[in-house]
Amino acid sequence: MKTAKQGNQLIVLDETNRSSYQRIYEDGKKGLLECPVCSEKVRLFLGIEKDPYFQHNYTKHSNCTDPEIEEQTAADLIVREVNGFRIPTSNVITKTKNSGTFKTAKAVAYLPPFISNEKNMSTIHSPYIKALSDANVFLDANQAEAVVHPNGALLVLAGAGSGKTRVLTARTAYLLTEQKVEANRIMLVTFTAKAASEMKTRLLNYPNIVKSQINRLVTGTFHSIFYRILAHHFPEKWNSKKLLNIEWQRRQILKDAGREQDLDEKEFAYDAALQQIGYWKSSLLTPKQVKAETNWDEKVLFLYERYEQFKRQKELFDFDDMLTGCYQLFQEESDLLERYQNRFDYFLIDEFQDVNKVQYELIKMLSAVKKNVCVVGDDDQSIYAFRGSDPQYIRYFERDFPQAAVVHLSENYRSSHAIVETANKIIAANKHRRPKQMHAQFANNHEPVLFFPEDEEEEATMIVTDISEKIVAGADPGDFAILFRTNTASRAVFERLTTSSLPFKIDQDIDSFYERFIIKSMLSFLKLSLNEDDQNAIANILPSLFLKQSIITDIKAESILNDCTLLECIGRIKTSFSFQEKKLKKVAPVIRSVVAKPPLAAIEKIEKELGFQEFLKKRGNEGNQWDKGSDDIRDLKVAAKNFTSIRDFLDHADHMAAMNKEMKQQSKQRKNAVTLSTIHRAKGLEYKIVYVIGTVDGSIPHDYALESLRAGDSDPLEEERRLLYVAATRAKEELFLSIPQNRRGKKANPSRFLTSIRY
Ligand SMILES: Nc1ncnc2c1ncn2[C@@H]1O[C@H](COP(=O)(O)OP(=O)(O)OP(=O)(O)O)[C@@H](O)[C@H]1O
Repeated sequence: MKTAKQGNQLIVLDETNRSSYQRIYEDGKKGLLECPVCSEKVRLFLGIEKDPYFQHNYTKHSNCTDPEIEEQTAADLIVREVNGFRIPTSNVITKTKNSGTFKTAKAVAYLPPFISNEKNMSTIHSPYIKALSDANVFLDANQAEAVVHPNGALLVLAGAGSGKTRVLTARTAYLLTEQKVEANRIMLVTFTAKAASEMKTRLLNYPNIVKSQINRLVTGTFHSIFYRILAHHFPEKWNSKKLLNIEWQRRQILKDAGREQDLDEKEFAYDAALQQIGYWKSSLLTPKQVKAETNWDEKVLFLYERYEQFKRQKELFDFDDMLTGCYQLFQEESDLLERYQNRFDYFLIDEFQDVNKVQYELIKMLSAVKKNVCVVGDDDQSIYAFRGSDPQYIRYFERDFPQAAVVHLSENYRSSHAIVETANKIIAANKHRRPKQMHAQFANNHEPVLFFPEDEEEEATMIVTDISEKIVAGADPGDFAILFRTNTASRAVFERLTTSSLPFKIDQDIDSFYERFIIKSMLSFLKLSLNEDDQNAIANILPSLFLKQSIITDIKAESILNDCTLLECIGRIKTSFSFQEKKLKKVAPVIRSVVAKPPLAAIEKIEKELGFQEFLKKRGNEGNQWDKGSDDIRDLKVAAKNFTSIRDFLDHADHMAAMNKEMKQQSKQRKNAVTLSTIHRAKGLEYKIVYVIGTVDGSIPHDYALESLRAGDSDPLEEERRLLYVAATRAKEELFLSIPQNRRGKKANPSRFLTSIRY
């Protein structure tokens, strides 16, 4: 049904402005829409696999049908029925009255046919492989070859979903049970603690493995293993009480140092500075060895020196020191190094494409004598360059272990044929990679789907609607993952899930969008329009007015002496610059003038008249290439669009910030829930159904990669393509790529990575 009534107005969907769909959807949820035929409540269906239409809230009781929709579905949409869902095929032509208003979802087309190539399991006549298959752990010939590989270096190179983790687990079991290696002589390194614990759990299902063996395995992340070594030898120095692991404490050290350089406490991008310091440390660069190339580098280098000095004085250490400390120790004490070289017989390393310099050097040092080192990795999944990882280490491995056997795995056991082929096509465009072509083991009727929401808000609605529909049809919430490039991109989908009844979980490091520095600053202007004496809000707007925090005492004193509001006092501040004083005088009148405006108009006015853009530009120059303040404001405007009053919008922001905290708590316990995750965090994981949001230029690839490209560096762009590859290959059965038509209030272009597929 394409028409609905709102009061006396008739809404004809195909003749309605496309950007109003989300508002109509919200109105429907509020019960403001009616069926023009039977007057029952209706709401707008805004999903993926069907074009928008009005549906009766209580379809069971409604005898009302609309010939228009039936006619359209029958004649105009070329759809395929799969499991009760109608999926538009690639050549859908939608002949609505107002053609082009809604862009129908499309399936990826022209994929090669699926040809089953069942692997010959008997190529390796090993009783162990047979025993594994009796225990339901199947290995193909190449996997088996890696598992029973004799001593020496081994490089397992493989694409996504090819069973690398399975190989590593099976090889560990093989060493324990067949080669009778003592468990504590095996070092098994994983990328996350969770991966280590999962491997241990899986090992328990392998034949003849006992729990005590698993407990004695030296396993965990690089950090946990090497920290244990340090703590064992120098328990005083490496006592966990001395670990600097709280982010705000680390930031505070930098902020204290930054004062010496006159860096603004609130404004300078200290998070990015901490990341940069971590990058230098994992690249084994001491402050003396860093060559600062930019103004930003120079500032951060200064902070790095001070940060290290502070730790030395207070005898503290951070996570990076666990690795650099061990590296230094082994370099300085050759006896100790030798002991560890003899202490371990085998090294097994997962996710090798993401090792960084210090990790690589540590493994090289330790395995130098026995050379029994097995690494598994996929250069197409190297996504941690900002932490110093580099797929080049795979090449270095071949150089440093020239006798290494190389095993290639090219069967994908995770994803359907259509997903594997789509991912193959996407990644093939990278120039710096080892060519490989993955083969799927099964096909289904779900070609990856591209869908075209109007903007981020509608994107969130469409995804949540689609998930709800699939859950009603029998899917489990745990089957779904919604993946995004950066945390900020998850705002709308978080909000939509929060107001749905769907259980979902988020990463612990996803902070609320409304807690971001720039957002808080802009929202504080709005808060002051409602309460001119809001002290926190005054403190939050100071950086954007180029005022130091210390001025707050003067503002308060002025307010008491002259009996005026804190906001008014801003206009009385004396600085030595007349242009600045002139601007400060405008603050109160501008804020007062926005009180009755809708939040979007208020934000635009503040931005324009109080020089907010100037402030953002200055901030943009502070070297933080990932998060730009101006992008935050654009995101905020998208969020504000659906609110008519400042108070409602501020209440919404407070509510969402509180929900973020609560959801993080709940997420720790939640098992069967929709996963909301960055692509980075989803590495190594798999889900039946995956939605990738914001598959547009600027998001994936991220703006900073496009800027690098313009400056002549294509490496970041290749890493972004790998990110999309990782995201796509997390899906087992269904993959949805969202292409919002507008992003951050501007027209968006489909990700350039999609040019290699046809739809
Ligand atoms: N020989 C096999 N037969 C059947 N299923 C397999 C086989 N090998 C692996 N699998 C399954 O395929 C999926 C992917 O395996 P695994 O996670 O080990 O791959 P991976 O190469 O580590 O993946 P990625 O690098 O993409 O995270 C898992 O569900 C695993 O159980």
